[in-house]
Amino acid sequence: MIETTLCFPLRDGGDDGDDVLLIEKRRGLGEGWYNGPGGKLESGETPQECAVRETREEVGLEVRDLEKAGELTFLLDGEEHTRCHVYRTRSVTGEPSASAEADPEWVPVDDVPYDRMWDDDHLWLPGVLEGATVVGEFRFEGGEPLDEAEFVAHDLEWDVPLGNGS
Ligand SMILES: Nc1[nH]c(=O)nc2c1ncn2[C@H]1C[C@H](O)[C@@H](COP(=O)(O)OP(=O)(O)OP(=O)(O)O)O1
Repeated sequence: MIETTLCFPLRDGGDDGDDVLLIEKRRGLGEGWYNGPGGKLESGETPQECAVRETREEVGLEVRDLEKAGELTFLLDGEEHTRCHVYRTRSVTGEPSASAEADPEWVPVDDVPYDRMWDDDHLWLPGVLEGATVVGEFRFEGGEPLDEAEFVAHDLEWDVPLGNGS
């Protein structure tokens, strides 16, 4: 089982509501799709430390005061494949810059390109961007890699109290 993180930095976008910092992933799992910055935990690291590090490495932003927004489990052919700790934050400093892994872009929350993301994202990300907390389980079938498997079922529970994963 792989333990991963996703971080969704938010900013006030004026009259159009909030913007969220998304990346177009340039390599690895989910290549070519939009997502938040994030990645696998390194040894000895807490999920929150991982989310801060991955956001710095992938897009050059410093994030603080992360709020735990989700705990997602992705199953592949009935086996737990990846667990993902989801964070959001409004404490963001710096200007986003591209890296080998990610092409960053501030996107209005109302214009998130769900048709260019993982098939499960439209089920949980809108709530996360509105401030809700979610625990979810998502079933994929068809063998490795996960991003070529078929998304077949899900189970979501909203407004579950989550620790902050620090
Ligand atoms: N179904 C899904 N929906 C989603 O929104 N994000 C998912 C997902 N399944 C995995 N992820 C995310 C979690 C994590 O941030 C990321 C995993 O990508 P990683 O960067 O860890 O993988 P890579 O294969 O790119 O690893 P590296 O080679 O270490 O960069 O994909």
